[in-house]
Amino acid sequence: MDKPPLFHNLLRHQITLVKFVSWACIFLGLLLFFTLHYPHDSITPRYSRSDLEYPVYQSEIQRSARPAPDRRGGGLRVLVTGAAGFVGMHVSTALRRRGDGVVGLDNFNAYYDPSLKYARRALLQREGVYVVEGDINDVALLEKLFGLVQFTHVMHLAAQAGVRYAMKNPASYVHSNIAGFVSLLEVCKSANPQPAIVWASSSSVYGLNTKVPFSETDQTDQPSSLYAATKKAGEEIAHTYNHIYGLSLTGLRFFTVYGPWGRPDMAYFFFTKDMLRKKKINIFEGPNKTTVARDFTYIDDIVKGCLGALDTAGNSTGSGGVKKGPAPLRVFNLGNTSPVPVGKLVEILENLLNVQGKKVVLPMPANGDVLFTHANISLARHEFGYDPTTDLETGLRKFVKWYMEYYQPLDRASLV
Ligand SMILES: O=C(O)[C@H]1O[C@H](OP(=O)(O)OP(=O)(O)OC[C@H]2O[C@@H](n3ccc(=O)[nH]c3=O)[C@H](O)[C@@H]2O)[C@H](O)[C@@H](O)[C@H]1O
Repeated sequence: MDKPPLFHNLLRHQITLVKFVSWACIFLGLLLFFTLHYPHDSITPRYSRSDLEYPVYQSEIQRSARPAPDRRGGGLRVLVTGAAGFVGMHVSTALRRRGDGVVGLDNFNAYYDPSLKYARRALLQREGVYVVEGDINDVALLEKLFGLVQFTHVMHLAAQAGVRYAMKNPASYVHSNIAGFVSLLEVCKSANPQPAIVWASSSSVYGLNTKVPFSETDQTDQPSSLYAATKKAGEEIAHTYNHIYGLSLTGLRFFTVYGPWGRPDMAYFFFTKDMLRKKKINIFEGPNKTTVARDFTYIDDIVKGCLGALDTAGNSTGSGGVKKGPAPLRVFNLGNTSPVPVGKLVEILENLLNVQGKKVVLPMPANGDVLFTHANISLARHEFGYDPTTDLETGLRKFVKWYMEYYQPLDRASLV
């Protein structure tokens, strides 16, 4: 007997419903899979702490940390803190280019225009270096990174920089240069194996020292700014972690580093900007009209020094927070060995920019600045062949070229 048409209709509807439910289940299943495995906005990755939960970024970090297969001696696996900073970007690039594995970490804070930091990160991305967005005070994040990668070295460059800004925001120096350093060392000392650590100290630790050139054995107990005091504190903290936990620690006293992709808060940088805009620039002078001078050091020379320090760091001896024997504890000056008066710096910039600066000469205010810096670099030369070769005019020419390309493409033609 034939089934009635009503039955056929019901059957057809049931089949359609089953098909619909099946497809809906497949769709929801796929949606769930991608939500769990990929971040919400995978089109524009944020590289932030929460992203580290996703396998896709975990493998990106591990890939970034892997040395090139043909790297002689196996290569290093380096965590670079402050990787989107001036020195951090250059050091990360140099390490990657010679075949080492590099993972960057940076909090992209707004001390100066973060867009410059993001541009540096974009450059690093093109070099194959992954930069995680996060803070060195975030112990859970650091532990996560050390869980993903057995770092052989940490190049610790994340810091609150700038001498004069310390009077405006003292807490930021304690937060980054002291608390942040300690949180990093806590994670390093518990890591297994412990990495060797090379970190950025500063020429400013020489403070009111008058013996020149400055040698590592000179007195450094009279800092003239809170910035210098936090860097000096870092050196003492390094001593403690070396002593108790067997961490290999090397502090590098950088002398006024300058160059392409530099920091906009530094004098050579904002003098350039202000001179191009025909704004006044202040040139500080010392008591009795003495000149103020700096041992300006070009970034490429500093990078060579950083790589030399990493290569000769030796091993940490502890594991899992327990010291097994003595480990290296070192401090080196990385300067240029030829101080230049700030007035001369301005003169070079005037020539390169083809503009007459509106110079105002002022007695140096009580702002934490010192009158003079001059590095003795014989220790770094002896230990890892550090040999700065860039004079201020050559280095500033490279800086100005970069500045004009980065900020003012239309004005390039006016350069000498
Ligand atoms: O070696 C370091 O460890 C430090 O180097 C750098 O500090 P400094 O050597 O002070 O550089 P920077 O500010 O460029 O002033 C340069 C000169 O210009 C003078 N200066 C400054 C401002 C101004 O308006 N006029 C002026 O004459 C000023 O008096 C000074 O003589 C880093 O910023 C710091 O983070 C740290 O790394």
